[in-house]
Formats: sequence, structure tokens, C-alpha cells
Amino acid sequence: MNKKINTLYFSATDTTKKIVLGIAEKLSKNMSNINHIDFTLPEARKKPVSFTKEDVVVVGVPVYAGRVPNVLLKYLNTITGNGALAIPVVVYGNRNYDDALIELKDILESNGFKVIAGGAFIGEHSFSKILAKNRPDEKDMAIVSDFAKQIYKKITTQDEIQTVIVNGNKPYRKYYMPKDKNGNPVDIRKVKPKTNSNCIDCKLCVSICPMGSIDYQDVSKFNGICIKCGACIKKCPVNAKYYDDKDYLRHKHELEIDCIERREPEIFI
Ligand SMILES: Cc1cc2nc3c(=O)[nH]c(=O)nc-3n(C[C@H](O)[C@H](O)[C@H](O)COP(=O)(O)O)c2cc1C
Repeated sequence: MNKKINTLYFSATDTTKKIVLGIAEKLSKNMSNINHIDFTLPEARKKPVSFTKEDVVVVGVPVYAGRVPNVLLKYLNTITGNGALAIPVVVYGNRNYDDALIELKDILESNGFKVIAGGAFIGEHSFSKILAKNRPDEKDMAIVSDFAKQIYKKITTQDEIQTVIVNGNKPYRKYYMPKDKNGNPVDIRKVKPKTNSNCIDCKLCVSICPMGSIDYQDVSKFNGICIKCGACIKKCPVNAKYYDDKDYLRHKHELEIDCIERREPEIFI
């Protein structure tokens, strides 16, 4: 194919990254030619990014509350497509992707991309070590591979490449909210991880927090918001970070029970 392959993704616990890179690598003959833009860390979101008609961009975000994470909207709206082909990909933790894919597609289109395919895939849930455990797995990656083949064919055989229609509601549904035991919505936005005595002060959590919120001098302190992305919990080498908020833990437990049935990726081409 006569086009440059790019990835553009946010991935706190690497499941979105795995899907996006999987698609890009299958689309590209020469893997070292892929241009990777990982905007998981705050520094990366300060750099302006623009593409041209010669580019194909695989764009991935995790699903947060059934939508594109709202903390990423400002950054996503600074990216300019200038006619580049885009493949939006959302990765969710086996509950639902609700309106995240259609929202990401709309964002890309309004920024000058031509959206030619899209997909919703499943990754281990950020809140849990058992919900969608170890996904994406081999079966998911086989679908990734087939999806990339179909995209390749579409790009190389259609004279006027058609845009795609994806699932989702318009207007978008409200951000999904966890409920308490009486069914009332609870707001877990203020919940932050605690640090236990296992901590060896290695500062890894400081360097991987996508919000740059963990204090360097005192890693048990937060200087900004926590998006519950799971990075500091899952990547800590000594399991020093944990949540003890009862509403958060109740929601996590409820998801682990209610969303146990395996969901499969959906692709749109
Ligand atoms: C704040 C927050 C909200 C989430 N909301 C949803 C959701 O609505 N539906 C769902 O199935 N998974 C949800 N998830 C789980 C993530 O979408 C999923 O684990 C994804 O694979 C994480 O991607 P990453 O590994 O690239 O960070 C949520 C995760 C977080 C942190």
C-alpha cells in the first residue's frame, strides 16, 4: 500500500495498545516504518499532531463510562486529519462500549479524517484482575488480524474509499454511572488509591500515571485527579496500591458478577 501507517492511542494498562498495534502491524509490510504516537502520558498530549492524505491512522482509546474518556476530549480535538484515513478503535472491559465508538468516529470526522472502518474490542477491565482477564487473547488477536486484512483490501481495491457506519446512539447516552445498593447513582470520581507498607518508593507509579497526579516526593500523595485507569495498581511491582472506597469496591464486585459472560469484538468495515 502506498500510504504511511500511524498509530495514535491512549492505553493506561496496555490493552488498547495491543489491539491498535496489532492492526497497524498487519496493515504495514514493514513494521519499522510505522509511526507510533502514544498519548497516555501528559507530556505527549502537549505536542500538536497533524496528518495528511497520505496517512492511515489507527486511533485507539479505552471506553470509560460508555464513552470516549472525557479527560482526552481536549487533546483529541487538537489533532488534524487533513483528509487522512482513520480507523477508530475502542477497547472495553466486557460490560459495554455504549456510544464510545460512534463518539470517537464523530470526533475524527469533525477534525478532518475520513473514517473507513471501526472496531470495539475487549480488554481486561481496569478495575479488576478477573473481569475479561488477560484479554485481548489469541481469539481476539485472530479477529484483529482478519479486521486488518479487510481494511487493507478496502484501501487497496476501492477507487473512492467508502466511509463506514458504526453502532451507537445519537444523541449519545449519558456517561454510565455505578449505583449504590439502593440503585442510586454514585460518583466515584473523587476516589483515589491508597498506598500500603509494601511500597519501596521506586517511583514507577509517578512515571506511569496518565494524569501526572502522583507526588514524586511522597508517592502516597495525589496532586491532581485520579481517573481509576488501573495503571498504578496493576503495574506496581510490589502491589502497594489499592482502593478501599466501599462504593468503588461494590461497583467492581458487581461488574465482576454481572458482566461475566464473554463478549466478542465487533468490527465495522
Ligand atoms: C473510569 C473507567 C470507566 C470504565 N468504563 C467502562 C465501561 O463503561 N464499559 C466497559 O466495558 N469497560 C469500562 N472500563 C474498562 C476499560 O474500558 C477496559 O479495561 C480497557 O481495556 C482499558 O484499556 P487500557 O488497558 O488501554 O487502559 C472502564 C475503565 C475505567 C478506568
